Amino acid sequence: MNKLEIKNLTKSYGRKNANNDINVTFENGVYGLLGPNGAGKTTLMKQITALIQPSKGEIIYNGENINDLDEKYRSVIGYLPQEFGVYKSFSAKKFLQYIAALKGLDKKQATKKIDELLNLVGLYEVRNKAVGKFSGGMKRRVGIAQALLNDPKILVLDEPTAGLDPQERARFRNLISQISKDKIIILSTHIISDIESIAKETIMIKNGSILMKGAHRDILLGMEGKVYSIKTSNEDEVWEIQNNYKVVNIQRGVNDVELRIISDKMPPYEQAQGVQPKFEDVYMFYFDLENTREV
Ligand SMILES: Nc1ncnc2c1ncn2[C@@H]1O[C@H](COP(=O)(O)OP(=O)(O)OP(=O)(O)O)[C@@H](O)[C@H]1O
Repeated sequence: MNKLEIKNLTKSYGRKNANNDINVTFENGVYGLLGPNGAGKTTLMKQITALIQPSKGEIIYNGENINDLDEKYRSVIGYLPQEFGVYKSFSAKKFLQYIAALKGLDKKQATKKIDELLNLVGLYEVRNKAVGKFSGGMKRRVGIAQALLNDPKILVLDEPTAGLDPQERARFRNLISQISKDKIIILSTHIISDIESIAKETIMIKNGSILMKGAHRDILLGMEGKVYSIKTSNEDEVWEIQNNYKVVNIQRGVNDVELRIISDKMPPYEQAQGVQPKFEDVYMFYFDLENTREV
């Protein structure tokens, strides 16, 4: 069994709640934690990794409170923090040996595991090169490898794709899918495409609370009838639509402009037609347009 239950979790800093009455259950598979900056993703991840104590509520792992499990619980956690620092002069292999020692792993077992992980993250060939010379994507892969050293049952990755180019992001998604069979993987991001194809469930957080959670199919079903496309060659209309609707996307063609909008009812334009919702529309509906696109 591998089940993590978050019950009524709240973290207060003075009068501010960094998160507020969070309830969610995780089982094996990938979960995406989606929300804008300051939504409360890191706070939730630090509570899950037992780095900070909740002000209220509890976390139950396989039926037991994680505070009672203490070290036993920490030994099943793998964590890649948002600000992941590496010793630049260390080689990838030496860095992993160092972290393995900090985690108290047996040296012989660690040596075998490190080779295995270097292969898994595609860094075996460059294992003796200084990490300082690695690209952002390669450093993140070292970060994932260190989080996997203790064969965690719960892997928590805080914005693991920040700063990665699209190719590195795709590689990262493949890696996560590959290792997700026997683990709970919780991955935070504000970039939809990171989780669209790999997360079995997405949890959308805003202002410390869960706005919506569920499988993508179900979340998308909830958006049916709310997404429209309008084609027009009239610039005044483009202006009017932008002022009156949540516009997800604008595509300028040679002779006309196509706007993708969110609306509760059919917009009163001749060329308006309902379209299949995409995850980008969901984000737009629940949050704002900022931060939705890959950069
Ligand atoms: N130690 C702290 N003291 C006071 N306020 C805090 C503390 N940690 C977090 N907060 C506040 O709690 C809220 C949630 O922060 P959190 O870092 O969890 O958000 P986030 O979704 O991870 O954002 P980001 O993507 O920017 O990291 C923010 O308003 C933040 O300012």
